[in-house]
Amino acid sequence: MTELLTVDDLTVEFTRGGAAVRPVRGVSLTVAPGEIVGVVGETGCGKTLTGLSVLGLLPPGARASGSVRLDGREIIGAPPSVLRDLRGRQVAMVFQNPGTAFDPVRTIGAQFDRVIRAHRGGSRGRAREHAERLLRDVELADTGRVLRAYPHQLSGGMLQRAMIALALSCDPRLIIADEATSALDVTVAQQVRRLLLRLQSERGFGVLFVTHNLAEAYDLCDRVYVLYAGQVAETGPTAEVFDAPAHPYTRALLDALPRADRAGTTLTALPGTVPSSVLAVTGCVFANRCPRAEETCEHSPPPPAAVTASRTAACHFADTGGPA
Ligand SMILES: Nc1ncnc2c1ncn2[C@@H]1O[C@H](COP(=O)(O)OP(=O)(O)OP(=O)(O)O)[C@@H](O)[C@H]1O
Repeated sequence: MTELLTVDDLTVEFTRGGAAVRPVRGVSLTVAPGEIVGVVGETGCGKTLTGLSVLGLLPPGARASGSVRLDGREIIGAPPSVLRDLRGRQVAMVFQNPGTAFDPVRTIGAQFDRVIRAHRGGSRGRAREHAERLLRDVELADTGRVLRAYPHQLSGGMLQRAMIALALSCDPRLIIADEATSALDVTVAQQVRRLLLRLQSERGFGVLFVTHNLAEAYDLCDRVYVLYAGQVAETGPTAEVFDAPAHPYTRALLDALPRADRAGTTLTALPGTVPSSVLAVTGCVFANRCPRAEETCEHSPPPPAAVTASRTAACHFADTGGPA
């Protein structure tokens, strides 16, 4: 299959206190047209930086290496004019906090007008009609009121719907949703997830869905990449990975989740923390927290290895059977 997005050996490096830190280290992933792909893991594991790399929007001081190709076009090292063209036309982002993603001193209508006319041209009237259509498509009823409102005058759920509408305004082939529902209460979050699923199946865009919420990834994603300390610990079809995790880190994340079939049992917390300088670790970066670690894990980093035809895990002792 021709991939929509191909990330190959992506590394993101900063210099902190005179030393190099690499929050993303050799991440490879793909998203096919129309596929919803999850990037999951604990806070600080490099999920957001991976998403921002796809938009060419890394923070100042970040150096990216490897390759990020969107529809065959390389993003790393691309000139700003190419990146501007790709953003909006090919790829758009839905952020965690729509309250800060929108400009607080301009109406929603003015922000739609600017984005739509910058990318599609045309008159103010045409842009307004297009904005109203998009707002109806994300199930916002009183479109006139929404367009006249300033961001602080809308609820979090309405703002996130408006953000999704804005992301769709230029018909992107890929949407990067970064913790898109994390700031919403559970019922509104579920409505936004259902909305995303409907829009995705109607319009056929691919989604890179960044979340720390495993239940959400299970609900939405065709495939997942589980990140640990900036590396892919495990990847595969979501149901297979979550039903029978091959990597001890994935298993530990799932054991920490409340489940109806384990009511009354104590949740298992993952002991320890991510090593402060993973660059100093010579073996597996998860070894210091891993219940299955043996001596070899201290010395030799496990490369990603096939667990099944569609799954890989970076573990010397990857589990190849048994439910979670
Ligand atoms: N601008 C920056 N300068 C230096 N280091 C940074 C910068 N941005 C991120 N980092 C480092 O990269 C790590 C990974 O950041 P990233 O935002 O990708 O994590 P994440 O997995 O998305 O976590 P979260 O869920 O908390 O957003 C951070 O813990 C931080 O150490």
